[in-house]
Parts: sequence; structure tokens; C-alpha cells
Amino acid sequence: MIIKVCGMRDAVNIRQVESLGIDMMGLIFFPGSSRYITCPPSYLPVKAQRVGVFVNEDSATIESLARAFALNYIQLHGTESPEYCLSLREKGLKLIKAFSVSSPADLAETEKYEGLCEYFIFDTKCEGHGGSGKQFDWSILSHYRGKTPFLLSGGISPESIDDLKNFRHEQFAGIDLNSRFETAPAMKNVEKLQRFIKEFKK
Ligand SMILES: O=C(O)c1ccccc1N[C@@H]1O[C@H](COP(=O)(O)O)[C@@H](O)[C@H]1O
Repeated sequence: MIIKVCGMRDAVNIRQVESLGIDMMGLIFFPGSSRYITCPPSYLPVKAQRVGVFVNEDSATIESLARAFALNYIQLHGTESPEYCLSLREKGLKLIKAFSVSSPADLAETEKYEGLCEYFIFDTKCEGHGGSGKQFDWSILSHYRGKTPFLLSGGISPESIDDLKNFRHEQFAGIDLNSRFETAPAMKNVEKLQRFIKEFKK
């Protein structure tokens, strides 16, 4: 199972969290986020894959930041169209497309993105674009019949362990952890993450 920790910014915290053996680390390039990162910290992950999170950003900015931060994946967390995804893919970028979920109808949207993304992320529908800290009803995902593997996201916390252990889906590829492990925006509680990851991997 893939473990992604998102919304990192501080070099020391990045190094500590990476040492927990996670697979992906997210950096948020959305100015509206309290986790917004503007310049490269003195340490960036080398073992965990670097994921840049963007919300309805233009392609020149995405390309430029992908180069500057040596990003492995581009996470699109807005209303980016399949055509836009294709254009980024044709530039050699690997994509993760996020979808806000509150009902089975939201999953129908994913069909247009099949074959364009390495992964989907299913997140809680909220006022903003992400980082709500709220879990959605994962049973809705039984309506997802696509072939693209997905990461489960939205308010995952230590209290989610039992739900995670009971969650089954053929395309379930991993989890995305963010605000419920923070001591302050973009600062993760390393001990809390460590305990959770140990329990999750059991
Ligand atoms: O975290 C943010 O500030 C954020 C802002 C804009 C788009 C995405 C954002 N984060 C993503 O939100 C989900 C869920 O986070 P949470 O666990 O509910 O806090 C996660 O995929 C982040 O990548």
C-alpha cells in the first residue's frame, strides 16, 4: 500500500517524515492553502516520490515548478479537464487527479480521465479545494468501476484505522495523510505518524 504524506514545507520535518519509510510526499503549490510552499527547502525527499499539488494552475507554472523541485508526480486538485491532463501528460508529466466525493454521481466524472493518470485521489467534497480534515463515506467508492488505482484521502486520522482495515476495493492503492497529523499548518507530528503507519502496516 502506498503511503503519501501531503502538505510538507519544513526541511527538518521533511527529513523526519521521510525516514518513516513513506512512499510519496506532497508539496502544495496552491497560494490559497496554509501549506503553500514557495521556495525549495534546504532538504527535499530523495527516497519518497515528490508530488506537487496544484489547483487550476497554468501549464507553464506547473512545468517550471516541476523542474525546480524535481517533481515525480503532478497532483491536480481542482477542476482540470481531461484535455488539460492530456496536454500535461504529453509534456512527460505523471499525473494524479483528485476528485471530490459526496455521492456516487461524483465517480462518473472519473471515466473521462481513464488512461490519463497514474492514480486518482478520492477526497472529501468541501468548501475549499482540499485539506478539509473531514472523512467522507467510503462506501460510495463501491460505485467506482474504473481501472485507474486510487489513493484514499480526506481527514484520515488514527481514528480511521478500523475503517481502513475493513475497506476493500480492487483499485485501492494507498492512503493520503495530511491535516489530521499536524501540529501547525505544514508541520507533521512525527510520532503520531509513526504510530499510525506501524498500525496501518500490521
Ligand atoms: O491541504 C491543503 O491545504 C490543500 C489545499 C488545496 C488542495 C489540496 C490540499 N490538500 C489535499 O487535501 C487532501 C485531504 O487532506 P486532509 O487529510 O483532509 O487534510 C490531501 O489529498 C491533500 O493532498
